[in-house]
Amino acid sequence: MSGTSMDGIDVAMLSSDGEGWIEFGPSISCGYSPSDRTLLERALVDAAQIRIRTERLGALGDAEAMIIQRHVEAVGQFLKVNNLRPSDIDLIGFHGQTVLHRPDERLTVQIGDGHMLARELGIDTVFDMRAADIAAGGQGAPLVPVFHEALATRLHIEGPICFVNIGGISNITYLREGDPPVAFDTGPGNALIDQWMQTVGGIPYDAAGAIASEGQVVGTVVERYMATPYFQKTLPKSLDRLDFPALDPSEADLSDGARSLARLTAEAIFAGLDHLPEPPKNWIVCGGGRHNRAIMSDLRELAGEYSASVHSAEDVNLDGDMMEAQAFAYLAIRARADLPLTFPTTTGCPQPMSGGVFAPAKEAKDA
Ligand SMILES: Nc1ncnc2c1ncn2[C@@H]1O[C@H](COP(=O)(O)OP(=O)(O)OP(=O)(O)O)[C@@H](O)[C@H]1O
Ligand SMILES: CC(=O)N[C@H]1[C@@H]2OC[C@@H](O2)[C@@H](O)[C@@H]1O[C@H](C)C(=O)O
Repeated sequence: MSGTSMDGIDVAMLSSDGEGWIEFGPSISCGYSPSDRTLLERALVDAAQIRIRTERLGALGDAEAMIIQRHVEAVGQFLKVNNLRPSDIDLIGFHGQTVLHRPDERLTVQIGDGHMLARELGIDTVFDMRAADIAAGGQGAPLVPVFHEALATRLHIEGPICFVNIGGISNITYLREGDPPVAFDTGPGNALIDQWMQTVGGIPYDAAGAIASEGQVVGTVVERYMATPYFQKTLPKSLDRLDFPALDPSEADLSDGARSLARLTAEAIFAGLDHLPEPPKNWIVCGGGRHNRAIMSDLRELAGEYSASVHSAEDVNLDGDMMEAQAFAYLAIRARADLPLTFPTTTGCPQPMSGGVFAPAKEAKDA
């Protein structure tokens, strides 16, 4: 899994029947180099011109080759450190790098050819897991909810439960017993904060939210972002990485800007309550944003208004950094079993749908 933040690739192993039985294995993270990131940034600019999802304009061809090469290296490294052979792995779930997501135009593009990955590694692979959903009129995102639902059954905490993933963008999965999962992208996660830290602070991100913790919330900044029509939009809904404009450096100093954007992330998550049948009792936070103490303290303050509790994934024995990578392994297993990946209440697809493209290692080798 390489998410939207372009920090690198997470590799996680799990064993599962694609339903309630899940056993976690080891995991590793492999960072992209600065030149990989530069290439990806160029590819993201060129991706804005894509009209047909197979088009690979400008830097996209080189970026796609780089993505496969880095995933081959990441899996190779994972096998090596865990003393495993390719034949020990039944299946890879490969997300690819999202370079464009425009569900209203039925267009979502994840670069990375799964057939090539299967061939290079000699391991069966499932990839392109958003395509079938979006072709059927769904949002193509979020896909992780079915995994959150399986995890919730192991937790034994009072529902309704809400999983929050704070990556580049934030998304939630709401789980109430007896109901299908409700899920959507809530708004900005870390992407605006990272952009702010890079342009104004010259550092990649606000480690632990230390800079934000020195600042004050600029109310007008948060209010302006919260007036964006996306928050009123009914479900289903999902976001592209740059759907929210960067904060202008004239509007705040470094720490106030970081503080305001952390507040925005938390308020945007709670604005999601308008789309839920009742407030959750317990929130479980995963993704890099849970390391930002300004975001976490704002979430706790907002949850307190509903007498709800906020837990970091680790508080409930889950791995908040690896959950997405684990989810794509789980989704790949479900895809092979023809089980649904998406639901009308998660992506707005017309009926529960399976998905993914199967790339068999052997056929790919013979090709
Ligand atoms: N120690 C930390 N302190 C503060 N923020 C952190 C820390 N570690 C990671 N982050 C934030 O989390 C981001 C990465 O989060 P994550 O890996 O969940 O995103 P992603 O998986 O790439 O994105 P997405 O979930 O949107 O696909 C970093 O860019 C940074 O903003
Ligand atoms: C199109 C796309 O890649 N969307 C990502 C992105 O990152 C977070 C959020 O936006 C979520 O909708 C999705 O990823 C997670 C893994 C998902 O599909 O559940």
